[in-house]
Amino acid sequence: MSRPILTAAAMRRAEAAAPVGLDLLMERAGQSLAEAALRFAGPMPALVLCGPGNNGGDGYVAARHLAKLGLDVRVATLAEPATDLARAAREQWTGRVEALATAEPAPLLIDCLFGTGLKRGLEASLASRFKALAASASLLVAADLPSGVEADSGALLSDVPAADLTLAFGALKPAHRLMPAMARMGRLVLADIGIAADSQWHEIGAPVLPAIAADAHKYSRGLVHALAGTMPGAIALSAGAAARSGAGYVRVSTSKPIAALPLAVVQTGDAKLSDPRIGCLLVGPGMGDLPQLLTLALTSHAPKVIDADAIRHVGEPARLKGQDAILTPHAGEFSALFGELPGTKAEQALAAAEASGAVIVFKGADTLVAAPDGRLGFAPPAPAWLATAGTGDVLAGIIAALRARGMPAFEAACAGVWLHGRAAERAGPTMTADDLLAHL
Ligand SMILES: NC(=O)C1=CN([C@@H]2O[C@H](COP(=O)(O)OP(=O)(O)OC[C@H]3O[C@@H](n4cnc5c(N)ncnc54)[C@H](OP(=O)(O)O)[C@@H]3O)[C@@H](O)[C@H]2O)[C@@H](O)CC1
Ligand SMILES: Nc1ncnc2c1ncn2[C@@H]1O[C@H](COP(=O)(O)OP(=O)(O)O)[C@@H](O)[C@H]1O
Ligand SMILES: [K+]
Repeated sequence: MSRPILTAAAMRRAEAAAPVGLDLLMERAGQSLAEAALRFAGPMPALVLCGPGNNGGDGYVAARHLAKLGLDVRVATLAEPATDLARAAREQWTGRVEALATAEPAPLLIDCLFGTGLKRGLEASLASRFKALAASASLLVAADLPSGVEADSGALLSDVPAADLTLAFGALKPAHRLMPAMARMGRLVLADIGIAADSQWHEIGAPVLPAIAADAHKYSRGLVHALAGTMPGAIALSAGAAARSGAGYVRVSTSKPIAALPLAVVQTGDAKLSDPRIGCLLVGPGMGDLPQLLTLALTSHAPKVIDADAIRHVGEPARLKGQDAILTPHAGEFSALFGELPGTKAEQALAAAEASGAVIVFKGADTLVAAPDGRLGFAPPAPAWLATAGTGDVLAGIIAALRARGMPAFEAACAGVWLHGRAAERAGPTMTADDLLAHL
C-alpha cells in the first residue's frame, strides 16, 4: 500500500474538491484527533493549544469531543480565530479559553497551533512558551504537523518540540517524510477525513515482487553484470546483495580475482557488455578513479544502476538521456552532478530526474525516488544505523537485481529502498553492511 503525499497547496485543492463541506472535514479532523489522543494517552488531563487558523479550529473541535468523552480538558489560545471555520468551531466550545502565555501545563498537551498554513517561524516568546509546556507534559500530540514545521520542505522554521504522536489529516504531507521534520513526528498516524487524496507523490509501501516462475532458469530470473574497480569490498557487497535479492546470475568483471566475492558470483576478466542476457548493469561501487568504466557501461543498451564514484564521473546530467538508468546518489554525489538546485528535497529530486532522464534515488535519512515523469516516492523511516560504510553498495545491488528481474526502473528503485530499510530493522543496531546481506 502506497499512501499519497500532498503539498499544502494540493491539500487545499483536495479539501475544496471534497464532496462534503469544509466544516464537516474540520469536524472529522477534530473528532479523530480527540479519539486518537484518548486512545494513545488514556484518560489524562489535557491542554489543547489553539492557533488562529484552521489547525486551531481542529483544536476547538477536539476539545469538545474530549470533554464529551469525559476528559478533563482545557483550551489555551494565542489569538482569536482568524477564519470563519475556526470561529464556528470556537463558538461550539462551551468551556473557558485561557491565554496561552499564562495557562498551567497539563500531562497531555495537544498542539493545534499551526498546520499546513505556517509560513514563518513562531515568534521567540511563543516558541519558548510552547517548548516549556511540552517539557512539563508527559505526552505531546500534534494535529496534522508539529507546529513550527514547514509542510512542504520539512524544514523547522522555529524550535519544534518532538511530538509523541502526530495525526495527519486526509493525507501525508512531504514534511511527514522529510528531514529534519520527520524526526519530530513521534508515531505518525493518518486520519481519513473523507477526501480523495490523489497524487503522483506517495509514501513507498511494501513492494509486490515478481514471482519466480516454476520453469525459471538462472538467466530468466535475471542476470546482473557488475563492473569492479579499485575497491573490491564495495563490489563484493553489491554483488552479494544482488545475488540475495533474487537475481539468477551475478557476474563481476574484474582485472584480478576478488577473494571477498561470494562463491556464487562469477568472476570474469572479460567485460562482455553486449551479452543480450544482461538484465541490469551495475557500475560505481568500488570503482575508484576509473572513469573509463562508466564510459564502457554507457555503451551498453542494458538497463543500468549507476552508483557512488560513477555518479561523479557522469559530468553532465544530459549525458544520461536515452540511457535506461537508475542513479543512487547521496547528498554529496547529488550536488556534485546536479549542482545546488533550488527548492525542497522533493523538488530537487524531480528536477534531477528530469535533467538526466534517469530514475534518481536521492539517498539519506529521508530517501526519495524520483522518476522523469513526475512520480515521487518517499521512503518510510529507516533505522539511523544504516549510516555506516557500505550500506549504499548493498542498496545498489538490491536495486540492480530487482531491475534484472524485470521490474520497471521506478518500481525497482522504490522496492529496493523499502527492502533495504526493512533489512536494516531486522539486522539491528549493531549491524555492519556485511550483516545486512543475511537479512534481505
Ligand atoms: N482547509 C480545510 O478544510 C481543513 C483544514 N484542516 C486543518 O487546517 C490546517 C490548515 O489551516 P490554515 O490554512 O488555516 O493554516 P494554519 O496552519 O492553521 O495556520 C495559519 C494561521 O496561522 C497564522 N500564522 C502562520 N504562521 C504564523 C506564525 N509563525 N506566527 C503566528 N501566526 C502565524 C496565519 O496568519 P497569517 O500568516 O495569515 O498572518 C493564519 O492565521 C491544516 O493543517 C489542518 O489542521 C482540517 O481541519 C481539515 C479541513
Ligand atoms: N540516518 C539514516 N537513517 C536512515 N538511513 C540512512 C541514514 N543514513 C544513511 N542511510 C542510508 O544508508 C545508505 C548509505 O549509503 P551511502 O551514503 O552511499 O553509503 P556508502 O557509500 O558507504 O555505501 C543509504 O541507503 C542511505 O539512505
Ligand atoms: K499542529
